[in-house]
Amino acid sequence: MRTIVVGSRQSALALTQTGQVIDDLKRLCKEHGFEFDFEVKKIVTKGDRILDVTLSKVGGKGLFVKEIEQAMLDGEIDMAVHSMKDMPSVLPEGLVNGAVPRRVDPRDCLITLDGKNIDELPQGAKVGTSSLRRSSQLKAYRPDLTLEPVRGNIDSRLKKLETEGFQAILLAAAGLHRMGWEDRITAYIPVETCLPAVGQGALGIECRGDDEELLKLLALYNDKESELTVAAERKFLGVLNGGCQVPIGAYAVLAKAPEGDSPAGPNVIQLTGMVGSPEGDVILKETMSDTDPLQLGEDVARKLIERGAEKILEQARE
Ligand SMILES: NCc1[nH]cc(CCC(=O)O)c1CC(=O)O
Repeated sequence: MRTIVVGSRQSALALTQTGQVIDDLKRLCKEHGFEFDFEVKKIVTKGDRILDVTLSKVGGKGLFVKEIEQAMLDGEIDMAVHSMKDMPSVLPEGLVNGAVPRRVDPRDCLITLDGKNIDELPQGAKVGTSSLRRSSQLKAYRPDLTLEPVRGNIDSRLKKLETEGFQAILLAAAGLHRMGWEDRITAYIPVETCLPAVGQGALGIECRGDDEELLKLLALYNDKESELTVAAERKFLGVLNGGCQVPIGAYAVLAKAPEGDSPAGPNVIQLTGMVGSPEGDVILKETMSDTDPLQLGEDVARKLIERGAEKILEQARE
């Protein structure tokens, strides 16, 4: 019996989703006769140690993943569960994404103490989010709102809603669902109003590229639809090459086959991409469809660049 050591950050969300993935994998092992046992090893990443400073200013999203990846390359751990939206677009040599499990709700949501949704918030209400993508789109929708940063893990952000005088905060629905805290959600924000972060709601399972037994199990856990749609979104982000300083959102779905059509045909993916200005006065959006996720991600990005996204991206790079 081989023990798969699963590295995890020690945040409540990381440990919870790692535990949920292990439960799913144990079930798959039983069904398909794999002889694996699983063990969690907690790892404190640089991103966790400096959560209170502006992450984007000190090196970005890779901070949460780097030390976990090194432990995997060193053989200290065998596998790690990441939120896709925190996963860098290029993995280090020797590591692969072995599975994208079925994606959960990709939307952002609003959490208020008094049950008010976005349209009911009072004029000028103070709303907490540290995501430029969320604040840009929320300002475009309700220019009167005051968007202010709120940092930390989702548990500490929920606390700050009460202690720091916010009328509302914005969070990804997925994290709250995974924590079993969906009763805190006041309203879901439609993707038409706030396009999610690339990969939001999806997980990725990273392991060594030569770990063939584990990769066989992970292949059974992969969800093709989630893999294809997230691949299109990530290609879009990769072509725009935007760090977390730029409001960028994307959401892809499989387009439904027309009634009576053979389900065996190629999957048509529909991708909407967005680049906005931080103040929300410019929101560029484009929707296209293709059977090839990488071509589609590239086409939507190029189209937005053609329409002026480059100017926004350049301003952010200054
Ligand atoms: N940026 C932090 C982060 N990374 C992943 C999630 C949970 C949502 C997901 O898995 O996509 C969150 C919290 C949030 O944005 O509210």
